Formats: sequence, structure tokens, C-alpha cells
Amino acid sequence: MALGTGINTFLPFLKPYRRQVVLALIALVITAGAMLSLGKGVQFLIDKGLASGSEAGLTQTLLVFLSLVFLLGVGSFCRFYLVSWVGERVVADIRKAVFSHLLTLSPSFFEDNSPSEIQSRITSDTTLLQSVIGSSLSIALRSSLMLLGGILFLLVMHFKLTLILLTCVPFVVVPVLYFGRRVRSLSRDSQDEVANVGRYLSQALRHIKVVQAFTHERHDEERFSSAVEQAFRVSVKRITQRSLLTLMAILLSMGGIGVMLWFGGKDVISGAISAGDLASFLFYSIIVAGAVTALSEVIGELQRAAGAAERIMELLNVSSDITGGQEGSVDSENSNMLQGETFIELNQVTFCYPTRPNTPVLKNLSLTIKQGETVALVGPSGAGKSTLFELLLRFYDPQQGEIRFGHHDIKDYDLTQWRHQLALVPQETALFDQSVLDNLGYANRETDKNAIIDAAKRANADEFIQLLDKGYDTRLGEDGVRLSGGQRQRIAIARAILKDAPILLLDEATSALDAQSEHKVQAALKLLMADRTTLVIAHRLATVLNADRIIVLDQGQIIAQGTHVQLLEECALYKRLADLQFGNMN
Ligand SMILES: Nc1ncnc2c1ncn2[C@@H]1O[C@H](COP(=O)(O)OP(=O)(O)OP(=O)(O)O)[C@@H](O)[C@H]1O
Repeated sequence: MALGTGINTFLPFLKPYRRQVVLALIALVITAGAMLSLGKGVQFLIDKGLASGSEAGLTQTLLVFLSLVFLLGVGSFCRFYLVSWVGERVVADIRKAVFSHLLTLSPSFFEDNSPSEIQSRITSDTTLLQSVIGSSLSIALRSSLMLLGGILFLLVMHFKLTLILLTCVPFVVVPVLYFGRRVRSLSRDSQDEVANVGRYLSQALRHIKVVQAFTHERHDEERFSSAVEQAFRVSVKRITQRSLLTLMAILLSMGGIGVMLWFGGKDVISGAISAGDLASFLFYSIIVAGAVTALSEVIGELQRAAGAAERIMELLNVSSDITGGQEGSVDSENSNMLQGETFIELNQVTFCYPTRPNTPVLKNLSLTIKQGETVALVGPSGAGKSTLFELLLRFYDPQQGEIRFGHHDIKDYDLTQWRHQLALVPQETALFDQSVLDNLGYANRETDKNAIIDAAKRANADEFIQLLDKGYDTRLGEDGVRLSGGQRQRIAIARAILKDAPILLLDEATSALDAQSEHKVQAALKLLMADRTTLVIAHRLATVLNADRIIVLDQGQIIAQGTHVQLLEECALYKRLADLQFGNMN
């Protein structure tokens, strides 16, 4: 059964808490035992206590009864506490495991799966699991035991009456299973719809300025509302099935009790059984019926949880297509290399993005970069310059060809170690809603405050940071809305300084900068590039002039390389680009 699959996948998460699970089961058995003994207590109370007319007998039976009640109370407390505890604990562990796993997945995974959809799985699906494990699972376990125990007691007490009761069971179980299954698939749909709503919401709010600038509010409102309504419609379907489930369970189980009472009543009248017998029989029947009803209700819930579990497990089962190798230490490889020796080498690299498998972005590209060299990449928009950086960072692997560092393919190195070799200054600096200090320290969590401030100074960032209301402790809003383009870039440069990696990947952004900040960024970059092997996507003449070599990329291929002067003469595309891009500086 699919519910079983859901539970199986959770077993590894339950394993560390075996002790608590065993204790919960013991509490479960004790409470079920106490509850079932209560029926016998009722029989005693009527037949021995009341019918005997002895007050002492009555008191004695009551004391036994109260002891059972006490046991039941304490046992229930322990059962509920332990089952809920395990539920919460497991869900917390699952959240952590899913997040850690997601961080290892390659960026291509997130192109196919929207982050907000994933977020919904981690938050709303696990919350559903939490509440279901915390309450429904506890009820389901208790009810199952009560059902079994109750039937056993009934069989021992009165075989004929029990058989009458049991003939009703298939009438209850079959519809319960049928509706339960439907609830489950609808529940999955319902969670998917909730995720859709979440996705729409986060998109609109993230791009609120665009929404407002294009006065797109009404349109967004309508689309959001139709997403919400769709989620509502799916939920209503689920609710209908669940309500029907409950209706069936009550009608059938209670109907069975009615019939049984009728037969039992006849036996009491004929003197075949005592009134106490019938009362305790009734007690067990109600327990059994109650257990069936409760089970039918929670089976729906458990099915919902299994649906949610499935969605979470799907995430945990995705494996990253970018994995690291075991090959020797990158650091020692690096330190063995001499200035001017081949450092990075691209051999016949062909690459398509996974979302466009038939459109190669880089075609048979070969390139050698020497240690300490500064190589500028120029080319029209869409030529594949940023893609080259993404391959070096191993966000993707080429379909053909290889990228080598020293004596090995970069795929052979441990992924983390390899990425330690690269410092990226991206065109768009990602900032987090944390303090400036935290944002800078992102590059290297081992460094102390002084080193961070020193790096900020060298990146020409200290000056504007000091002017912020709380200096280095100022929180940057989500997406760093409180910083200008040039300031953000200087933060990125400071990060690269802190990372102190031997290879620098620089994606210049000029558009965001005015002359003054450009000058400051320039100075900071110069310092950063000294003694490093640098690949720079160049938009500035200064960068191009300072580069040891300029590579001209067009449609994923290198069409020329050389110095600025050489290329101006030899490469028409370069000349055109230079006129356009650097025209104002020429
Ligand atoms: N994640 C992606 N999925 C699919 N195609 C992509 C992806 N990223 C980039 N591309 C495509 O790959 C091609 C090369 O893009 P790339 O960003 O490398 O160009 P670029 O030379 O850096 O351009 P620019 O100077 O405008 O940044 C483009 O046609 C682009 O549309």
C-alpha cells in the first residue's frame, strides 16, 4: 500500500529515536490495556457491585475502576507526548536533511523546479506531516490496538454477537479504503495547488516595483485569485470525500451496534446472559465502533500525510548531476605550478544548457590560460562569456571536451576544494538580508571582523559603509535594496579579496557605475588582480588594455585572440565592439 511506502521512506529518520518509539509503544499498550479492562470494570460494577447490594463491594469496584482510569490517564499522557515528540523531531530532521540536500543540487535542478515550489514542500508539507504525526498517528495506533483488543474481548464474551458485529466490518473497511485512497491523491493535488499559489505570491512580491511600474496590479490580482480558487476547488473535492468517509463509518459501525444490541437484548430477556454482560459487551462494541470511526477519519489524514511525504521524499531522492571526484589535493597541485605554466586548459569544450539540449552555447572551444595571466573575454551579448564562468565554477559540466586544472580534469577534484580556487565577482552582486559584516564575511566564514574591515578598505567600500547608520552592523534589506550598484560591486570585490583564491573570475558591470565610483571600483580591482590568474568579461577599455591577452568570443567560439592593438587590426568584430563599447573612452 502506498501509505506503507510513505512510512518506509521515513524509517531511516525514525531510527535514531528507537528508544522513544519503543517507550511510546509501551505506553500505547498500557493505555489500550487499561481502556479495555474498563469494560470488565463496568461488568463488575453492575453484576458484583450493584446487583450484590453490598456497599463495600461497590466501593472496592470503584477503587479498581479509578486505578484503571489513573493508569489510562498517565499512559495516554506518555503516549501522546512521546508520539508527538517523535513526530516533531523527525519533521525537524527531515527539514534539515532536505535543505542540506538541496544545497548540493546543481543549478540546473532549480531551473526545472521553482524555488518557491520547493519552499512550499519544505514548509507546508512538513507542517502537515508534523500535525499528522503528532495527532493522527497517535490516534491511529491507539485505535488499531483498541480495535484488535476489543474484538478479542468480544469474541471471548459472546461468540454469536461478535460474529454479527464482525459481518459489518467489511462494509465499513471497504468504503473506508476506497475513499481513503481518493483523499490521498486529492490531497497531493491540493498541496500542489497551495504551492502554486505560493509561487505566484512570491513572484509578484519579489518584483513589486515591476508590477507597479507596469500598473499590472489588476491582472496579477486576477491571476492570483484564479490560482487561489483552483486550490479551493481541489480542497473542496478532498473535503467532500473525507466527509463521506466519516458519514459511512458512523452509519455502518453504529448501525452494526444497533443490530447487535437487539440480539443481545433478546438474550438478556431470555436469561441467557446477565445485564452486566450486555453492558460490558456494549462497552466493547462502542470501543470497537469508535476505533473504526477514528481510524477511518485518521486514515484520510494519514493518506494526506503520505501524499506530503511523497513530495518531500522526491526532493531527497534527486541526486545532483554535478559531483566531485577524489583526485589529489587541488591546493598542492596549485602550489607545484610555476608562474607562466599552463594553469587552466579547455579542450574542445561543447556545452548546451539542460533546458536547451539542442542549442550548443559553446562549440568545440579550446583555450589555455597560464598562471598569473590576465585574460579578457569580449564578445557580443549571448556569445557565451558568462557560460564559460559557469562551467569553470562547475555549475554545469560540458557535454563534450574537458576543462583541466594542472594535471587533472576539474571533475576529478573534490568539488568544494575546486571551488575554493575560484573567486567570482559577478555582474549582479547577491546580497542577503543581514548586516554588512555578515554579507562581507560570506566569502570566508573563518575570518574575523578586522580582516573583513581590512578587505572592505582595500575594496574602497569602507568609506560608504562607515556612512551607513549603523556602519558595519547595518542590515541590508532583502536583495540589498539599500545599496547602489557601485556599492554592491565594491562589496563583491571585498568578498573576493576575503576569499583570497588563486583564480579570479570577474564579470565587469559598468552600467551601474558613475565615473567616480568606476574609478574606485577600478582601483580596488587592480589590487585584487595582482598576483592572480584572472579571467575577466571585459566591458571597459582599461581592463582590455591591461589584459595580457584578449579572447574574442562569438556564438560560442573563439574567433580571435591577441592584444588590443593586434585585434583592432585583425578582427573586424573586435573593432566593431571596441568602437561601440569603448568608443567614448577611445
Ligand atoms: N540557464 C540558461 N539556460 C538556457 N540558456 C541559457 C542559460 N543561460 C544563458 N543561456 C543562453 O546561453 C547563451 C550564452 O549566454 P551567456 O550568458 O553565456 O552570454 P554572454 O556572452 O555572457 O552575454 P552577456 O554579455 O549579455 O552577459 C545565450 O543565448 C543565453 O540565452
